Amino acid sequence: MIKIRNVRKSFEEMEAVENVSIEVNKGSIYGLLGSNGAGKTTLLKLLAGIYAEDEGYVAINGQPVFENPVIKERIFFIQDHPYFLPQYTVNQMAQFYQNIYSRWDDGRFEELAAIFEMDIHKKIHRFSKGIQRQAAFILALSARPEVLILDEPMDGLDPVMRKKVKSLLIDEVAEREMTILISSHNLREVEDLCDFIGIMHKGRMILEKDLDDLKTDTHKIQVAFKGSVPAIFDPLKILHKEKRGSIMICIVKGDAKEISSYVEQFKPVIFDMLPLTLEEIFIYEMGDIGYAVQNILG
Ligand SMILES: Nc1ncnc2c1ncn2[C@@H]1O[C@H](COP(=O)(O)OP(=O)(O)OP(=O)(O)O)[C@@H](O)[C@H]1O
Repeated sequence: MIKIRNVRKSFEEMEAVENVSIEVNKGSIYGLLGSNGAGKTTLLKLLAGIYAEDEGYVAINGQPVFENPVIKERIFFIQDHPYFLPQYTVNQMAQFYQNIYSRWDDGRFEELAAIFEMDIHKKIHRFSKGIQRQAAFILALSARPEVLILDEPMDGLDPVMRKKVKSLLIDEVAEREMTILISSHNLREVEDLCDFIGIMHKGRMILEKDLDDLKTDTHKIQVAFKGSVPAIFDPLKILHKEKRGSIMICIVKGDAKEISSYVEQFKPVIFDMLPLTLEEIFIYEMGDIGYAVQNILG
C-alpha cells in the first residue's frame, strides 16, 4: 500500500530525512515516533506529496505520490496545524472538499458532525484549538480517504475526545481497511492504536517493530527459589536480568505458556509473570541505545 524506499530530503545544508524506508500494509496503523526535529513531519509531507523527495521513492498503490492527482485524491493529511480556508465554516469546508474528493460522503459528514456535536455553521477560526482539530477529523473521515496521514493528531484534544477519535479511526480501519500513518512524540499516546511503530532520530529510522509480536512475545518474570538460584535460565531468551534481594527479575522473549511451564519445573517459591509497557520493551530490546530511546519516548 504505502512504500517509502531509501528516501532523502534536505533543506539547504540540513538533511531532514536520511535514507528512510518504510512499508505500511493496507488496513494497518503505523506510528511514527521521534523527538523534535527527528524528521517526522518532513516524512509525512513527502508521503502526502507536498514535498518531492531528493532521492528514493514514495509510492501509494505502486504509484508515485508527488504531482499525482489520482493518488492525492485518496489521501487526506491532517497537519499539526490543521488547514482551513480563511473565514470558512465547517459546512463550507465540507463543500470545498466535496469538489476535491470523489468519494466524499455527505451522510457520513452529518453523522460525524452529530457525534462531535459540531456547530457546522460557525466559522472555524472562532473555534478553540481542540474543536478545530475535531472539525479536521470530521472533514477527513467524510472524505473517505484510503490513506489518512496524521501529524500529532491528539494534540489539543481532551481525554474524552482522544478516546472518541481513536475508536472512530479503529472503526474506519476495521470496516473499510483505511491505512493510517500517524506521528507522535509520545509512545503511550498511540500504542493502543498502532500495529507498527517506527522510531526516527535525527533524520534516520532507528527502530521499527510490529507491536502485536512484541506485546505477545516479551514478558517480565519475577522468580525466587529456596536456597540458591538453579541454573535454569540458559535455555530462555533473556533480554535483561537483575537480582533484587532473593528475587530474580528477568525480561524474557518467547511464548508465555512455554516459559511458565519451563520455569515451574524448578519449583520456584515465587513466580509471577507481569505485563510490560511498550516503553519498557523498547528500552530492553535496544540495550545500550535504549537510554537514548527512553529520552525520545519520554
Ligand atoms: N521547510 C523547511 N525548511 C528548512 N528546514 C526545515 C523545513 N522543514 C523542516 N526543516 C528541518 O528539518 C528537520 C526535521 O524537521 P521535521 O519538522 O520534519 O521534524 P519533526 O520530527 O516533525 O519535529 P517536531 O516533532 O518538532 O515537529 C528539522 O531540523 C527542521 O528544522
